[in-house]
Amino acid sequence: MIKLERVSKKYKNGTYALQGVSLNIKKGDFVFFVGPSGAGKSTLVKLLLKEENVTSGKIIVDKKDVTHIHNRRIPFLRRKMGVVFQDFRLLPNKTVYENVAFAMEIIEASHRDIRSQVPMILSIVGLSDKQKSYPSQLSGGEQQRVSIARAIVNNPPILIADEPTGNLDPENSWEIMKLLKSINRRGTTVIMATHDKEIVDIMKQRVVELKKGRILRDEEKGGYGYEG
Ligand SMILES: Nc1ncnc2c1ncn2[C@@H]1O[C@H](COP(=O)(O)OP(=O)(O)OP(=O)(O)O)[C@@H](O)[C@H]1O
Repeated sequence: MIKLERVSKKYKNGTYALQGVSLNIKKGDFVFFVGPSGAGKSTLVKLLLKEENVTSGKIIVDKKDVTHIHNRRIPFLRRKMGVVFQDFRLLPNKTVYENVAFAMEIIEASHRDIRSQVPMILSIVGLSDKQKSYPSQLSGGEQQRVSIARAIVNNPPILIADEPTGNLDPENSWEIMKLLKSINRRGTTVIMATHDKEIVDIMKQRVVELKKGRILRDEEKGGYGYEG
């Protein structure tokens, strides 16, 4: 599903955020990216989303080489990837329903599809009774569930979550993890960058540990593996 071949990323100021990273993520995998601050996790996520370009190496998504695709092709690549961030990034002036519907409007889905799909997804994330609420009226855990609903409403094969539990208490974090795992069980490939040791240790999924821009470890059913 996603293949990285000797990917390096050097930022304009000379920082090497990634060096020679090779990785193969198969359809249906659940992968944690872990590592200390500055290890390169967010950079890896940005390269996958084409928010940044590689300095060298190759990125293949869904059998297509996307390393040097043209800017106008990027929206099509992003349709394959739902994204969830630590800070939710919901539109404050739109209701829960409208936030999720907006993701479908962008890809020009029909009104009919929107009217059937949005309530269905909101029921999957357990927010059927909050459709008319605004983000400011929701708890952090609920806001994150809206952002997950938005990320999966167009059925992307890949879901990328960058520190999705970073702003949540343990109880809400576990609700989010249950949701991500259930989405993964339905066949979606899930990639999650995290600092949450307890979650990684308990979930026992594949763990890719980065340090100073290199892969230190890639372990099936791994644990967090380092302190800090
Ligand atoms: N836009 C940028 N310009 C220059 N250097 C950057 C930029 N973004 C990140 N870096 C540097 O690249 C390295 C990797 O950063 P990155 O944000 O990918 O790490 P991270 O593992 O996600 O860290 P954290 O856990 O703190 O989010 C760091 O040394 C960082 O300072």
